[in-house]
Amino acid sequence: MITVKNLNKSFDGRLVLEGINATFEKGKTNLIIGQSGSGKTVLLKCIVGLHEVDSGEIYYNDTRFDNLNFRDKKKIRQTIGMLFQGSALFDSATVEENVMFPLDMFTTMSHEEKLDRVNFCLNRVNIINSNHLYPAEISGGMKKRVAIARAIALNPEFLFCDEPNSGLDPKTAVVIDQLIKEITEEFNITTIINTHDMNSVMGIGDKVIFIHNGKKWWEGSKENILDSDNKELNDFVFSTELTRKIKGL
Ligand SMILES: Nc1ncnc2c1ncn2[C@@H]1O[C@H](COP(=O)(O)OP(=O)(O)OP(=O)(O)O)[C@@H](O)[C@H]1O
Repeated sequence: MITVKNLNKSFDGRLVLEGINATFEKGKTNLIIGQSGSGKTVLLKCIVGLHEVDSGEIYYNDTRFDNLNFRDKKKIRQTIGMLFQGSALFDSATVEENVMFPLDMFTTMSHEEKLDRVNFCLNRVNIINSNHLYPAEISGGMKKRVAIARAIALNPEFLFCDEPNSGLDPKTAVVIDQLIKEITEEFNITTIINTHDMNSVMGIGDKVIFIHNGKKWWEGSKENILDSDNKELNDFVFSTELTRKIKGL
């Protein structure tokens, strides 16, 4: 579980996150949603420690994270898997080498042990017989799967995904969402997903946090969204003709 208490963050005197209180639950897909510029990425970066916060507290389980020194933050970071926008695979490395990278960096496992782990992770995301292919030789959906395999290589307790569906067709996007949800439940991971994608919200939104102008404006589950009368949330979520029909607007 990750807990954020009364978090404030500004840049050059301009407050971009104000008084954020939120809990991200273990074994669940926790979604951060909001308009472009609302503060989702800054929030995620504060949680990972890529931005210093002005004030407030961030806890990984019971450990306060924001005031740890560099070395202790690094220890927590080793329990985090990251899935970046656009997969961020190393183009000059094979699928196998990409997934092995965090094991090379952070473990003292033997080559055979690392290979076993790589194959386990690749199998889990249904990538078979592709170890020696390069990213340029596989589809966008496969790249995402490889990136997920790499993100779970170190058996993370926490998984952060920034726009995991960007650049994917809607059908592939659903498959990737479901894979993230399955992995989250299977390995009991605290997963935080930053997304614009309303299909994701309605598909895997176990817990949804809506950020509006740097403030937490609403929280609930995907089911609660259908019943919510929060105007800004409804304007954001039900902004297309199709979604307005689903809501009955
Ligand atoms: N390093 C920075 N320096 C100054 N301002 C920043 C910095 N990073 C973000 N901001 C500002 O903080 C605000 C929130 O940005 P953020 O990237 O979190 O939005 P977002 O909700 O993730 O948007 P998008 O969905 O488009 O990625 C914006 O006004 C942005 O310009």
